[in-house]
Amino acid sequence: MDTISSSASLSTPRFRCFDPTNSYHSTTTVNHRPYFLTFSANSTTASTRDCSSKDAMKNSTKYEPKIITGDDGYVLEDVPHLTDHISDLPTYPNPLQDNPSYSVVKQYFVNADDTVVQKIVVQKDSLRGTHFRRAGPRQKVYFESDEVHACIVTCGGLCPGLNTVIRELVCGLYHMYGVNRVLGIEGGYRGFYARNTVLLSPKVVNDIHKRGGTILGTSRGGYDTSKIVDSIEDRGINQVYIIGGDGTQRGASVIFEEIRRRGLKVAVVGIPKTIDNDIPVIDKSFGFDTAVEEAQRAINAAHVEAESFENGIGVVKLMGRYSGFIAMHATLASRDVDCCLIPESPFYLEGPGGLFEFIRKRLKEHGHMVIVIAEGAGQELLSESMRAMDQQDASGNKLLQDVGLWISQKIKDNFANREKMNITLKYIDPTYMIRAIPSNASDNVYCTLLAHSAIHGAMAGYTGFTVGPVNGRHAYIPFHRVTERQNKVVITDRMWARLLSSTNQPSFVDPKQVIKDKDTVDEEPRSQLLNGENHIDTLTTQERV
Ligand SMILES: Nc1ncnc2c1ncn2[C@@H]1O[C@H](COP(=O)(O)OP(=O)(O)OP(=O)(O)O)[C@@H](O)[C@H]1O
Ligand SMILES: O=P(O)(O)OC[C@H]1O[C@](O)(CO)[C@@H](O)[C@@H]1O
Ligand SMILES: [Mg+2]
Repeated sequence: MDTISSSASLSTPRFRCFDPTNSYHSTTTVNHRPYFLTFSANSTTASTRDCSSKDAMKNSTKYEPKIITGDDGYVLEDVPHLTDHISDLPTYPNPLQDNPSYSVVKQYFVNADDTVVQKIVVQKDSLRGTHFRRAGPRQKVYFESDEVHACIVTCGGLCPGLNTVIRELVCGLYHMYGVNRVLGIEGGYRGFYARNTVLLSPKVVNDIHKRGGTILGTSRGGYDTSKIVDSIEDRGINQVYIIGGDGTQRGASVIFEEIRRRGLKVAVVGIPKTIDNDIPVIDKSFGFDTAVEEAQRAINAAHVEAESFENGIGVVKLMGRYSGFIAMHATLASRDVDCCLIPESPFYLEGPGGLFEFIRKRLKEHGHMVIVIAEGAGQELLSESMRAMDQQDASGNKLLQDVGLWISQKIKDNFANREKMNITLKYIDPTYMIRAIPSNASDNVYCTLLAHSAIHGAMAGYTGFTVGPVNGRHAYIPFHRVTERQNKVVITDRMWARLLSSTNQPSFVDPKQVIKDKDTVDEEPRSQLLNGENHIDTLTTQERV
């Protein structure tokens, strides 16, 4: 069977995606030869490459993205499947159909043709655009329940909800698919080869979602592809669930490549975790809402302190290495913030339109003010003044200077020392407090959906993907799409304008530069969470996994 059929009516789609897990395909891959539809950067024409031979795959070079095109500009950026590199894999009926809890579900399985569109705001003559494979259970699975040996690892910094994802992976595997061999890898990637493992059962993980952190521990650095894949192979692990941020997903992608090169029947699934919300394509990352909510406590405290003193200034530093989403959302939610500074919007202190001029004006008007600053903001100013060394953490991330301390000192130097004003400045640094807490109710639900989507994908034989909501629908996204760039606040977007209008702070941006930047934008920014139709509130009500 070919990957593309050409039936013409709309009810039977004109284009049918290749989904090896649904009934109208043969139950094994014996009768069809999987193809990659490959796509090169300077060509828009798909070409087929026969990949059914395991040996061919072993010798092949880097995995090429599976791009499948259809009518009217339809593009499916598909994810790899185990049958792409292993032929003759048997399939089994999905045990979910005999699960009493799911017996009320009208349609157990997602339609083979279901894909999720990346851009939902379109015009009459728009092309159909990029799609991702919809997440969810398939009729056929590629693993028998007692054959599955899964493992879970958490990497990178902490984030509210890590324990919930772990819990729901373990419970989901057990309750939906009857899987009872799940191994926890301790201490991040290096745990595969240098740390202990722990057996995870529904009983072990029963109430871990009420705790912050990760029961498995985490780390930065310590990534060694061959040692990790050797460990996976030696332990007979065949489903690998990797929870982590951009660095982790890059690592997961390399692990997938190596597993594919070795021709192993191992599904590699990434679950995106980042408190900074800097992973592209997905609507938002888990733990983000919880962090924004917790940040309110710090902002409230800063506000109470500031308004209780003459010329009181409260400074709150929030996380956000390269992306200011937490600061932006915490500011918008609070309404007590007078100025929000983020990495994406360079600012300056002195002179007309600068921060000091604004502080002076606000103190005169209101007698107090609150400043929220993301940790990555103004780093270029700090580097100049502090002659920063280019230090990195174990994962190669740039180590930042403490911008909160720096800006607090600069404000005191200018107003108290130079201008001899009577100011009282309180600096609050809740950075780790907002990420070390358990996830809130809505993040808990989100984490559950992520875990379930991940499990359904792995059971269906998909691999080499990250799972996440795209416009409110969970989808399987190829690794390269979430690692090729970082999601950032777009300061020419309406969301940042909303913030500027709510705080009335200067934009610090030269309008001429904005016009120039607008002309050079080549990719539409993804949803900025509260932006019009892409409103993220739709997630919990509309979501179907
Ligand atoms: N390009 C890469 N290739 C392989 N492994 C990587 C890569 N980048 C990072 N890693 C590994 O991924 C793990 C986590 O990376 P990192 O510390 O950057 O956190 P992260 O996943 O980006 O999460 P966050 O930044 O949200 O805390 C580390 O063990 C690191 O060695
Ligand atoms: O101190 P750590 O663990 O390196 O984490 C700090 C970093 O982790 C994050 O929370 C996520 O990348 C960043 O916001 C922050 O810079
Ligand atoms: Mg990162």
